[in-house]
Order: sequence, then C-alpha cells, then structure tokens
Amino acid sequence: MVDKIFEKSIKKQFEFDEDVASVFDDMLSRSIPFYKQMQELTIEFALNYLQKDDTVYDLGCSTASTLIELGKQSNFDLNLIGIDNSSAMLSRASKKCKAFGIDIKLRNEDLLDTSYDNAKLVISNYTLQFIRPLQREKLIKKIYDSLKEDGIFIFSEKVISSNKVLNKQCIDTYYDFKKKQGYSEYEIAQKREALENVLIPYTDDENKKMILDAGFSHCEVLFKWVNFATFIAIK
Ligand SMILES: Nc1ncnc2c1ncn2[C@@H]1O[C@H](C[S@+](CC[C@H]([NH3+])C(=O)[O-])CC(=O)[O-])[C@@H](O)[C@H]1O
Ligand SMILES: O=C(O)C(=O)Cc1ccccc1
Repeated sequence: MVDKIFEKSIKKQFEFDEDVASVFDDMLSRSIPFYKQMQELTIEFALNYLQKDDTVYDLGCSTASTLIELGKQSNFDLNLIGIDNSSAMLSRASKKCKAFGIDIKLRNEDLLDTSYDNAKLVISNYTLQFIRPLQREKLIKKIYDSLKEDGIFIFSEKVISSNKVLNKQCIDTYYDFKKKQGYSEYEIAQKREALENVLIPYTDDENKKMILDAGFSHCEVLFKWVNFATFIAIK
C-alpha cells in the first residue's frame, strides 16, 4: 500500500500504529535513501561473521524484512530473533515470515526491558534514533554486554552535522530526495512536525563515541548518504 499518511492534517506525534504499519514498507523505501542497498550491505557484512546456529537479533525489526532476507541468503541455519514493541508491525512481520517460509522468533517487547542472550550479531537499523538519549546509552551498554566475545553490532541512523550550514544543506538535499519520491511539500512538513522530539539524531562522532564508551573496540561507517548512515561495531 502507498504511504499517504501525511497527506491529511495530523495532530499527533509520529507513532508506529496500525496506519503506519499498513504502509510501512512503502514508507521506508521512499523515505530512507538507498534503503535496499543498506539492507543488502547489512546482510553481506552479517554473513562475513556468522556461522551455523549463531543467534542474531534485529532490534526494531518492524515487518522483519531484514531478517527474512538474511534467512533467505544464508545457506546454514541461524537462530533469528526480531524484537519490536508495535503489535501492528509484528502482525505483518509474522504473515511475511510464514509467506516466505523463514523461521523467525518475533518478540513483542520494549528494547529497553528485554535481554539479548548469546548474541553473535545484533542489527538495529533506524531504531536507536527513536530511543531517548540517556536510555540509548544504556541500551548500547546492554547490547555490548550481551554480545559474545567476537560479536558484531550493525546499526543505521539518521544523522546530523555539527556544522550548521552543512546540516541545513543536508536537510534540503534530503527533502529534495523525498519530493523526487513523490511526497508533497505538505506531507514532508507534516511528517517533520510529527517527528519533532520523537526522532532524535546524533552526529557520526556522537554515535561512534557512544559505541566506544560502551566498550566496543572498533566502530566505523560502512555506508553513508548525506544524513543517513550505517555503522559497524566490533566487540
Ligand atoms: N522502545 C522500543 N522497543 C521496541 N521497538 C521499538 C522501540 N522504539 C521503536 N521501536 C520500533 O522500531 C522500529 C523503527 S523502524 C525500523 C526499520 C527496520 N529496522 C527495517 O530496517 O526495516 C525505522 C523507522 O521507521 O524509521 C518500529 O517498528 C518501532 O515500532
Ligand atoms: O526524517 C524523516 O523525515 C523521515 O521520513 C525518516 C523516517 C523514515 C521512516 C520512518 C520514520 C522516519
């Protein structure tokens, strides 16, 4: 279904409710530049580190498209676990897993309240940005503690620049991208307002600092388009 959520006047903050879930795959592919390529890279790098029966978590798995793709591309069994606290997203995820015949354990839980045991790899694409900063730092420490000795964390985030002029240019370039994807200025402005104080982006450096402060030995950017970045961290 095509995302028309912000065509009408919206009075509330952005939420992952039934309306958003019903158009979510279209919304992501039209709102996150190079979403598909970022997902392919996530899987390619994940497979560099994974072996049979390893446990993989996707935090904020939404409709489970990344884990489904990982399950399809791996030629050995993996223990795939998707966590999200939106029932609307998980009900779609569950239908997609059945349709593709991929075995994924879907858990309806808040990322802040759950544990990630025996993880070889944790993925979290475009989800940390919705966690409030203090909680975010705690969550990263929990992820670090849960990972096995040589564990890997791959995550993607909307980012900002610490240079105000450059930051404005990045936002303008992103809005041009959205217009090319068919969103009107009104839809863009409405979504921007709904995301205010809900989506809290860090700079690249803040993301790296958060990761290194948690104890990871290495963190770098794998992929970046203007203000959308994918990072890989090594325990
Ligand atoms: N505290 C929380 N606990 C659990 N889930 C949460 C929480 N906060 C937000 N979520 C969930 O995080 C997901 C973020 S979307 C991820 C896209 C996916 N990774 C993808 O690559 O397709 C990104 C976006 O919409 O920009 C939603 O499904 C929320 O319900
Ligand atoms: O920042 C924006 O304007 C976005 O649209 C990013 C985004 C993409 C998908 C869901 C929520 C936010």
